[in-house]
Amino acid sequence: MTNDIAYANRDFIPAADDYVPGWERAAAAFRHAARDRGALRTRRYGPAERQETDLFMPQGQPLGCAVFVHGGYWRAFDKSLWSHLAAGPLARGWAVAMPSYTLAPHARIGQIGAEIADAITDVAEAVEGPIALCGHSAGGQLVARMLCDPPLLAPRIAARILSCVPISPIGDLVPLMDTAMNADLRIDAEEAAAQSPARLALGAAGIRITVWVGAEERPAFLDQAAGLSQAWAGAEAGLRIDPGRHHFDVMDGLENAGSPLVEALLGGL
Ligand SMILES: N[C@@H](CC(=O)c1ccccc1NC=O)C(=O)O
Repeated sequence: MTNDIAYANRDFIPAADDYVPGWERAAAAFRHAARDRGALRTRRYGPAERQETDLFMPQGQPLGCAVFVHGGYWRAFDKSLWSHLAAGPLARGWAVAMPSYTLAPHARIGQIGAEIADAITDVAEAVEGPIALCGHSAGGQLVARMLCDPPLLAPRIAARILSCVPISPIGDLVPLMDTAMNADLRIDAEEAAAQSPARLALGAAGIRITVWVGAEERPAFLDQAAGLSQAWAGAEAGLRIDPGRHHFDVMDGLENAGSPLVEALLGGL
């Protein structure tokens, strides 16, 4: 369909097929080490099979809770592929929550957003203090949607969100209506209007927002990132175009406590 190639990542990334096995290895090693030192708790936030969150705990009392929502066009992967990305915020003394969620076609994007809101509400009860949201690609749409009207989070939870970094987000769902994957996603005009962060008003004020994208990404992703930061210009949403990064390595900075990406998420908090 018209936009299939514009939103294909794998076909334009060198050695693209090496990334998933690499993530599997890194995530499993990190997760097992965290479990061995008693720093991993798995929490259930609802009755459906995938409604579970891995919560990685730092040494000592957490400064707050960072949440990472994974991507895969809302229809692939789960929390277990990304555990290593908790390393940066954890080393800075933050807890890190990584939820799984029901995938399309079993859930539509609006329902997945409601699941993420439930997951955030659950970890907000487990960890005191500020909340910092980040998510990659489809996960960028999901975390950005948490800031929009109509709200998905109760005011007492929303008030604790201090920062949000959508990484290579899909801010506007409309172009995805012209892709083959929409057979699974079932985005229609109504859902695109209700779930596209770039088409919604920001509900909360005072949240530090940085839209992050790799300079080597597909033009559609550079456009999506610029469009979201422009739509949210009133909130001074920053746009950071990370040199040399593409869709499969743009989030790697989360592994490093001192990276510009972790600084955008947690700096000063
Ligand atoms: N099959 C997709 C995969 C993809 O785009 C992707 C892979 C990992 C994490 C996020 C992704 N994209 C958006 O959610 C592609 O490579 O085009």
